[in-house]
Amino acid sequence: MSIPEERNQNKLVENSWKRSHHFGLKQTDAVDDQLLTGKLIDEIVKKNGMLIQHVTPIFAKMDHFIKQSGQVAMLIDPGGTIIYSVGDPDFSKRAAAVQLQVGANWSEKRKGTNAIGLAITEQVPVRVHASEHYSQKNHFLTCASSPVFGSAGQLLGVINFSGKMESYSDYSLALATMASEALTNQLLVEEARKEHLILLKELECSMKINPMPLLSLDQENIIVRANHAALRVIGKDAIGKPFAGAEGFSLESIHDHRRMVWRSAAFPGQGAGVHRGYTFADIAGSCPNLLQKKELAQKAALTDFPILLLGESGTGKELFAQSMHNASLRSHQPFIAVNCSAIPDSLVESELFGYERGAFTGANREGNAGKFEAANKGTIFLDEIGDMSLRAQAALLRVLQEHTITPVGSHKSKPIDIRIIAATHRNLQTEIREGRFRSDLYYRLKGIQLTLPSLRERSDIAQLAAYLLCKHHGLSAHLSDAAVHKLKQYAWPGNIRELNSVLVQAAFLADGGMIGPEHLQLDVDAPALLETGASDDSAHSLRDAEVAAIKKALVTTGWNMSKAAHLLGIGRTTLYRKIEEYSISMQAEG
Ligand SMILES: Nc1ncnc2c1ncn2[C@@H]1O[C@H](COP(=O)(O)OP(=O)(O)OP(=O)(O)O)[C@@H](O)[C@H]1O
Repeated sequence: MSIPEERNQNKLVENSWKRSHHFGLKQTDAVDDQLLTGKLIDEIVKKNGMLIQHVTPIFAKMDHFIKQSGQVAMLIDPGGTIIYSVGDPDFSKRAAAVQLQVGANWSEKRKGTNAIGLAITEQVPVRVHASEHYSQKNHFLTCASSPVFGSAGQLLGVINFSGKMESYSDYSLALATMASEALTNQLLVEEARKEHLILLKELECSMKINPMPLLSLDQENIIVRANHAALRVIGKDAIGKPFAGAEGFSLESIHDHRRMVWRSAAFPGQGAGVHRGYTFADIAGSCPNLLQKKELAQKAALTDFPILLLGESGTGKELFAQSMHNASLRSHQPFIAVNCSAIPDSLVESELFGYERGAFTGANREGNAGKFEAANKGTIFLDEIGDMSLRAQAALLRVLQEHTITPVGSHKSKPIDIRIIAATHRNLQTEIREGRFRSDLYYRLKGIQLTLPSLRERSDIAQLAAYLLCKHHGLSAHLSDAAVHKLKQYAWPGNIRELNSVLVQAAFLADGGMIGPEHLQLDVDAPALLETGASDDSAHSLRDAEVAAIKKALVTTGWNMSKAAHLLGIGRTTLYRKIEEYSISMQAEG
């Protein structure tokens, strides 16, 4: 920060005098006696605690000069209030007579031309000597002030050196400038240190919930932390032991510029023989209903019974299915998810059971293994089972009864060893009553039935929201009480999937700050309650909610596909597909 030349200093003082006139101040005015005391000054001091903490050692280093020259050194907040002062006791007494003391405000508006007020207005180092002061009462003073800035260039305060006019020294202004620069630099270092710590905390937070195996190692390559997924690969008792490497793992170093903190994270490389998926640790929530289902699922995971997962869309059925697979004895075998509603009826058998070479024209000439064969020895997750056609249901029933599959175009059946987890948002009893679902298949699938609670039935929405925010934004995003209240009032037709995308968008809109209700863009047209089992209505409502969310994201981001996809928590390709599928166009938005 350069000190303005003498000529410019004079100009600054001249302009300040004009402003003082303009404020209606008189040179002969009495000292204004509005001194902040008690709670009021305590609050300002507390607010600027960090500044005071860092300026204290700086002033201590200059103590010799300050006392010898009969001066006082001060720290002033950006509003002009003196918040900290050290120096010559004799001069301090004299200074107090004109309120050059803690609690007094020395902005230009209050005191007319003076070094503190001028440094705040002009944001450059300035000196105001003797009769350059506007108020006659301050003519006995010589003062030098220099501004302190934050990392974004914002004014954080002012350093001021004052003494009797006889103590005038050319060094005062240089010293004030050096002190303010030292303080500015210290604050920058402190901010960088904090950011680094936050980064590490975020890293740890995301590590805990990450389905990818992640490790922290110290300098000696000893494992200091590992998430659940990693422990499954390297063994539960691996913490504290040296990391010997594992198939497909790669290492990345993270350390600060002084190598004070030193970590390495291990990420699985391409093709690692590790299943990437959810585990029970990823199922967040403290709602008793959910915890009961989680406990049951953990027990059931170790058996080979078929599982039927019921619940509205977005309640975590796939999350449960993957967690059960990963906790089962089949966890090192494949987990294959099949969306039964997405397979055209004519292709169900070939998709599920595969086809033989030359089975039909246009098909892969070498034949193709179906989903069941791909999942052999592992788990197959049959999602949206309630949407399967009766023809497909008959074929599935045969597999369940005979434990064999027969590829299309083949006469030979192949034995399969598979664990089945099926899921649907439909009420299968109703489907059976109305002849759309086979009751014999239902009883085969229903080994253990788990109905997952919808979000509006859950008592832990605030906790879940905090978890999801942490997952996406680390520790930086928080919800205000009013925002939590708004979340609790909403019906959540899209359940946790919808909550997720609302939070991603809210964190984006809050721009790193506290998330308030205004950032939560909920679908106002969402019905207050959806009946489980009212399948067609649910499907429509969900579709409407999805369309509304996509439109909102597109408008918010000015049709920037990458940003909109990020807001919605989906990939860009999925977004393009949905825009086409729902015929969403710019014109429709007006
Ligand atoms: N308890 C939970 N904790 C954390 N995340 C959850 C929880 N339940 C669901 N989710 C998240 O919500 C989203 C939807 O979950 P999932 O796909 O498992 O639901 P679903 O019931 O299978 O939905 P659909 O029937 O539409 O396929 C996922 O991103 C999932 O990770």
